[in-house]
Amino acid sequence: MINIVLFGKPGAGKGTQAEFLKEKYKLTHLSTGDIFRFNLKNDTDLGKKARVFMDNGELVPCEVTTAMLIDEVKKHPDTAGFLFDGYPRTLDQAEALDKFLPTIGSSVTATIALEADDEILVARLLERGKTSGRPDDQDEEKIRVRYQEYNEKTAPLIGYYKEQNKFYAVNGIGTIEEITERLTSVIDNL
Ligand SMILES: Nc1ncnc2c1ncn2[C@@H]1O[C@H](COP(=O)(O)OP(=O)(O)O)[C@@H](O)[C@H]1O
Repeated sequence: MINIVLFGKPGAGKGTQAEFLKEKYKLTHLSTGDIFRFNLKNDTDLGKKARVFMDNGELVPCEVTTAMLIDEVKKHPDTAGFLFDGYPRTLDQAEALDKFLPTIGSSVTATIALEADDEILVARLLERGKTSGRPDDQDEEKIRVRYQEYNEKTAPLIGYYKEQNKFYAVNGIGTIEEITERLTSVIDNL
């Protein structure tokens, strides 16, 4: 089983690249953002728990997110592997994943970060907000909160995975195809 964590700031292109990678490597794509948005739209109990955090650009509490993720992983016992997109986003979550995966005989294979400058990313998000309908992409203040959350809570994961020799960085600026190429060359050499 191969488990890839796609890592990057909001707007870095994780979702776009995940679409290609999941096809190429036959991976199950788990995007916590997408799962939350689905639950919000359908007004489920999970959606109700996540809404205020998401609307403000804050992270949803770890217990809620991790329970949800584990449920999703368990739905795919026969998969060739997972492409985690948007999880883990805190040290607690990374530790939770490192505890859980061995219970299904697995582990994180690699974490690959898509890197880009903040100004480019904020511009991308505002552009996406015009068509995506995502409220968290339409308001610079919320975008700012998401970057603050990233810097405080998610950036420390870089050191966490580097210590395990599982961290790879890829330049996230270029055409979609160029970036896919960079990602696949990392994965093919794992
Ligand atoms: N692993 C997570 N932990 C906590 N909250 C999360 C997680 N993944 C997604 N969320 C919530 O969903 C929102 C949108 O997620 P996502 O679409 O991945 O965002 P972005 O485009 O900012 O990377 C986040 O701002 C957060 O509120």
